[in-house]
Amino acid sequence: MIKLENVTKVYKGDVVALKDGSFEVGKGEFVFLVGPSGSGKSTLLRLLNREEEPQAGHIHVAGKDIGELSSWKIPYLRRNIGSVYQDYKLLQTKNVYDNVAFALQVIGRPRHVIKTQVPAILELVGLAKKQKNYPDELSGGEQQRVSIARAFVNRPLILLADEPTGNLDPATSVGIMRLLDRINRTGTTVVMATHDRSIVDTMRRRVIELDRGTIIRDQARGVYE
Ligand SMILES: Nc1ncnc2c1ncn2[C@@H]1O[C@H](COP(=O)(O)OP(=O)(O)OP(=O)(O)O)[C@@H](O)[C@H]1O
Repeated sequence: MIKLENVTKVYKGDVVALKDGSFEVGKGEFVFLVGPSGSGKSTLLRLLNREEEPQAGHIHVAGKDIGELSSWKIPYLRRNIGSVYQDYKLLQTKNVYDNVAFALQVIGRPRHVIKTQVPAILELVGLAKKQKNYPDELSGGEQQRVSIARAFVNRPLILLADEPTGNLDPATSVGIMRLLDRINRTGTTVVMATHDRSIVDTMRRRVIELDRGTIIRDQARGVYE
């Protein structure tokens, strides 16, 4: 589903955010990216949806070399990839329903599809009763559930999550992880950057560790360390 071959990303100022990185992630896998602040986790996630482009190497997503996509094809790549962030990135002027519906509207889904898929996904994330609420009327955990609903409503092949529990307390984080685990069990490949030791140690999934841009560990059923 994802394949990196000798990928190097250097930002201006000669900051090497990823150095000669290679790995493969199969369909339906769950992978944690760990490593200290600045080690390159977010950069790696941004390379996967072509928010960033590498200086060297190749990245394949869903069988395509994404470096070869012309710019008009990038939105089609991103339809295969849902993204979840630490700070939720919800539209404050839209209610829960409309935040999720918007993700389908922008890719041209017909109204009758939106009308069935949005309530179904809100049910899945446990927010059916808060459809009319605005983001500032929700707890952090609820806002993250909306953002996961928005990322998953189009049933992408891959879900990228950049510290999705970074702003949440431990109990709320467990609820978010249960949800991501459920989504993963539907066959969605999940790649999640995290600093949360207890989550990584509890879930025992594959762990890829970065240190100053270098992959220093790739462990099945790993721990945080
Ligand atoms: N847009 C950018 N321009 C220049 N340098 C950048 C940019 N984005 C990230 N960097 C640098 O690249 C390196 C890797 O950053 P990145 O955000 O990928 O790390 P991270 O592991 O996700 O960190 P954190 O855990 O703090 O989120 C850092 O040295 C950072 O300063």
